[in-house]
Amino acid sequence: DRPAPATAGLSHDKWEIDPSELVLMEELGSGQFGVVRRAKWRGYMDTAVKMMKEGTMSEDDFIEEAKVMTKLQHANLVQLYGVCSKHRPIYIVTEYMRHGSLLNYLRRHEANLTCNIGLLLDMCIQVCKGMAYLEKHNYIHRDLAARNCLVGSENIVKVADFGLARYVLDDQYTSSGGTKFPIKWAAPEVLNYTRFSSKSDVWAYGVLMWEIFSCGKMPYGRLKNTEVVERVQRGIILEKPKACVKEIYDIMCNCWAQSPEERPSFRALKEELHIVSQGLI
Ligand SMILES: CCC(=O)Nc1cccc(Nc2nc(Nc3ccc(OCCOC)cc3)ncc2F)c1
Repeated sequence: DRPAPATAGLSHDKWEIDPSELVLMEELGSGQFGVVRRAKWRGYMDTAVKMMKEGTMSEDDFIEEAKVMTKLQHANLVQLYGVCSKHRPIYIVTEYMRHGSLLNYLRRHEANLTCNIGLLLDMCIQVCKGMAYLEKHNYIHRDLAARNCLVGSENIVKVADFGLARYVLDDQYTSSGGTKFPIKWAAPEVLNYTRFSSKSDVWAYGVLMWEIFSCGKMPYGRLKNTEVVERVQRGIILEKPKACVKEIYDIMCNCWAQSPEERPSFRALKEELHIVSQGLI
């Protein structure tokens, strides 16, 4: 089939996409970073274009990193096709996922998901495969959560926005004291020393598993960030979701070991989840 934009782009820098080849369509969402719209590339390829509001990201550093990110290719990663960096705002052009964020998908389909433990586990396994690929390439996500995963056709789930957190300028997002910092997905060493690693991604993955088996509930309910930090530091962990069997909850709990070394790698998690999924049949 036809090549993805990045490889087929006419410009010499293959991560640079010519904006004249994009036809912008409906808005998919917006946030502090700007607006995301669906776009057709060269009239046939569905893409998602994130139009970065000026001042929200350190753009030159990101454009440099985009060269690396376009090389990260896996069935469970939302593919970065390239960037349009010759104008402002810059565009980040990625693969389009037709069902939107995993968080909204879980909330919208709660009814027929709670009874389908096999499908929930399959979503966990797909995210784990994408994360095992990043781990193998020594690439840390830094903001893994259901809101940053996307759903395509046939319940395909992919990890999005890996590594992007490094380029956010709003320090309410980046510093663990900030009001927008994702405290509820942060490992103790991230809360205390902002020490990110693939093992802090594993902690966040445990919370993501909890989100999946809770069909999109907010972890720790309406507890304030300070109360969550206090609990996490005292080793109090999230309770078992109703729709979750003990074997699966045990795997989540392994992801919440206080010391990063005690947490399993994504590679090990993939094996454990596969064994549990075999046992379910
Ligand atoms: C962190 C905030 C952030 O990025 N937010 C954010 C918002 C919107 C879209 C994206 N990104 C992508 N979206 C899609 N598909 C998509 C499809 C439907 C949809 O339905 C919205 C209305 O539902 C009734 C939303 C998204 N494919 C690739 C993306 F990359 C990221």
